[in-house]
Amino acid sequence: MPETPHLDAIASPADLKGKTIGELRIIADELRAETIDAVSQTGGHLGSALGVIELTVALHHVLDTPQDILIWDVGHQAYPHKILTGRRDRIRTLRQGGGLSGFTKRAESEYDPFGAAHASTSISAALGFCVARDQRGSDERVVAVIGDGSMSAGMAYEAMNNAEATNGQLMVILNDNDMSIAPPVGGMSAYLAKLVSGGAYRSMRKMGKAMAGVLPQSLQQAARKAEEYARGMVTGGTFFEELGFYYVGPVDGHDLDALTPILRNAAQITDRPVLVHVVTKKGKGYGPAENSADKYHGVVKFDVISGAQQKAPSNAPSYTKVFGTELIKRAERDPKIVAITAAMPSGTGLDLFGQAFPERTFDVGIAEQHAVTFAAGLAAGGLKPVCAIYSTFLQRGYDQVVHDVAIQSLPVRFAMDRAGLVGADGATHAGSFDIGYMGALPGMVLMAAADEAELAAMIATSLEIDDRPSAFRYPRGDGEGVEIPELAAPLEIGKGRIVREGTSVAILSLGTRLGESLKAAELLAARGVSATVADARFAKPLDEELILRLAREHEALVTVEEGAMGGFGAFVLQMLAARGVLDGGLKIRTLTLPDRFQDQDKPELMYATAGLDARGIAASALEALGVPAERAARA
Ligand SMILES: Cc1ncc(C[n+]2csc(CCOP(=O)(O)OP(=O)(O)O)c2C)c(N)n1
Ligand SMILES: CC(=O)[C@@H](O)[C@H](O)COP(=O)(O)O
Ligand SMILES: [Mg+2]
Repeated sequence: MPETPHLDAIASPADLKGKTIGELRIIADELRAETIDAVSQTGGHLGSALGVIELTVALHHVLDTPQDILIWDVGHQAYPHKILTGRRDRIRTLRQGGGLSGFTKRAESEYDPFGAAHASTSISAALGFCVARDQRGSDERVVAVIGDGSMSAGMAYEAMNNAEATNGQLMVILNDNDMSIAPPVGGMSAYLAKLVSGGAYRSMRKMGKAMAGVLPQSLQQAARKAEEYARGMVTGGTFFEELGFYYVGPVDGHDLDALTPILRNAAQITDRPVLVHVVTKKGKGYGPAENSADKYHGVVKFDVISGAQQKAPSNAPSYTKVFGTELIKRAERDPKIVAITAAMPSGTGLDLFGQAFPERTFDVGIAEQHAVTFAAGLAAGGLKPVCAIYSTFLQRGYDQVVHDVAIQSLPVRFAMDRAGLVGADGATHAGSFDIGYMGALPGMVLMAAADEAELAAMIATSLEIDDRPSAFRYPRGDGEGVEIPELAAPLEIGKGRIVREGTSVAILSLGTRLGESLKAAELLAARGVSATVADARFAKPLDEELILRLAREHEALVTVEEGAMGGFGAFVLQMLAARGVLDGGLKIRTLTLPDRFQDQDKPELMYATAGLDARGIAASALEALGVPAERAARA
C-alpha cells in the first residue's frame, strides 16, 4: 500500500477546506497512488478515475458536499470521489460481492445524490435537482460532470435544451479527455478538439487568477462580470452559448492552480447555466495506463509496477469474439452486411469486424437510440445491418426497436451481447430484460445461444431472415469450449432440440444455462428421477410442438432462462394456458432471475442465489414433483 500521510488526514471533503493549492496537489498525488493500488487489487475502471483526480479534489475543495449536489455521469470515474467521501476503508471491495459498487449509488452514500452507470444522464438529473431547489427556495449548488464520450448521446442535448427550466445556478463540467472507451467519434468530438486547439488553454493559469478577481461578491454583478469573462476568454464555445450556457474554458483539468479558482467562481454564476470545459488525460499519472491504447478504461487485477493485467486463462473464445469472427466470415460472402456499434467496438467484438471492413462498420458513439433507427434506415435502404448492442444498453433504444424496426418489419439483426448477469458491473449492466422486451414484439425472431456453436448458427439464421427483425442473445465471458463448424448452418426458425431424453421431468432451457440444466439432470438421476433436457433456442417463435410434447410426456416441466420474469417462462406458460394444457394439472415451474436488482458479485454466485445453477434447477424439479422441501433443498 502506498504511503499517504496527507490523504490519511482527509476523513471527509470538509477536511479539504482551507488547504493551500500546494497541499491539495500533494493530496491529489496520494489519491492517485491510492486509486491505482486499490484498483490493482479489485480491477475496475481505472483510466477514467485517474483522469479526474485533480478535478475531484478541486470540486470537493470548492463545493460543500453533500449539501451541494455533485453528479458524476456514468459514475465509472468516481473511485477517487468515493475515497474522499468516507468510503476509503472499503475501497478495496470495489465491484466485489458485498462491496462498494463500481458506480455512484444513492444507497451507498449521501455523497452520491444520483446513481448512474449508463451514460449521459447527469445533466437531466442535475436539472431536476436545480428545479427542486428553486421550488424549495434553497441555495445549494448543483454540478454535473460529464465526459466527452457521453456528450454524444441525445439525452445530454435534451437536457441542455431544457436547462432554462432552472432560473438558478447549474454547472456542467465537460470532462474532455478525447476518449470514450475507444477514441471518440463524430462532429461533437471534432468540435471539442477545435475548441481545445484554440490556444487559450495555454494561458489558463493566468486566466484562473484573472477570473478570481473578476467576479465581485454580489450575485448580480457576478453574473454580469461572468458574462464578460466568458466572452473574453473563450476560444469558441458558441454552440454551448447558443444553447443558453456560459462557456468557460478550455481549462487544464490537472492544474489545480487554474482549476480551483475557475470552479469556485463558475459555481457562483446564477443567472444562467455554465459549462466549464475541462481538458484531462485519461489514465493520467500512471505510465501503463497513459501508454495503452484503451488508457486502462477497464482492467482486471494488475501488477502496479509493471501494469501487467492478470487475465484469467481460458479454454474457449469469448462469445464476443465468436460473434466478431463469425460475422466477418459471413460478410466476406455477403457485401450487404454492415455492422453498427454504439461506442463499444471492442466490447462487442466489432473492432475485429472494423479492421476487416472499415467501410462497413459504423461506430455511432454513445447513441443507442440513433444506432437502432440508423440500422432501420440501412435495412430500408437495402443493406443487411447487424446492430451489436449490450442487452442493457439496448433498453435505451427500445422505442426505436418498436417504432422504427418492428412496426415496419425491417430486417435489422440485433446482436445482444452481455445477456444475463455480468458480474462486477452489477444491476445496471445486467442483461435481464431483453427476452421480455424483445419477445413482446410482434414479428420478432428471438434466439438465445446455449454455446458458441449455436451462436454461430444463430448469426447465420439471423442473416437469412430478410422480412422481419431478429435478435440473438449471448452472455459476457468465455464459451463452453465446443467446436464451431467452419461455416455454421442456419437453424430452422422456431425449432428447439432435445439434448437428453428422460421420463419424469422436462427441463427446458433457453440460453447458456443448458450446461447447468444437464448437470441438474445428473443430480436428479442420482435421486432416481429421470429428466429430459431440451434446448429451446427460440423464445419467439416458440417451438410449440416440442413444448407440447414435453408437457404431454412428463409429470413436470421446468423452464430455465438467464433473464427476468416476464420472459421465456411467461411465454411458455401463456402458450400452454392458451392450449388448455394447464387445465390438465401439468406441474410447471418457470425459473428466472429474481424480482429484485442483484448487486455485483461473481456471476456464478449470483445465478446460484437466483436458483439458476444445477442445484437450484434440480431442487425446483424435485419440488415440482412433490419431493418434500428439505429433501429437495439438498438436491
Ligand atoms: C448508454 C451507455 N452506453 C454505453 C456505455 C458504455 N460506456 C461506459 S463509459 C463509456 C465511455 C464514456 O466516455 P466518457 O464519457 O468520455 O468518459 P471517459 O471514459 O472518457 O472518462 C462507454 C461507452 C454506457 N455506460 N452507457
Ligand atoms: C462503464 C461501462 O459501462 C463499461 O465500461 C462497462 O463496464 C463495460 O463492460 P464490459 O467489461 O462487459 O465490456
Ligand atoms: Mg472521455
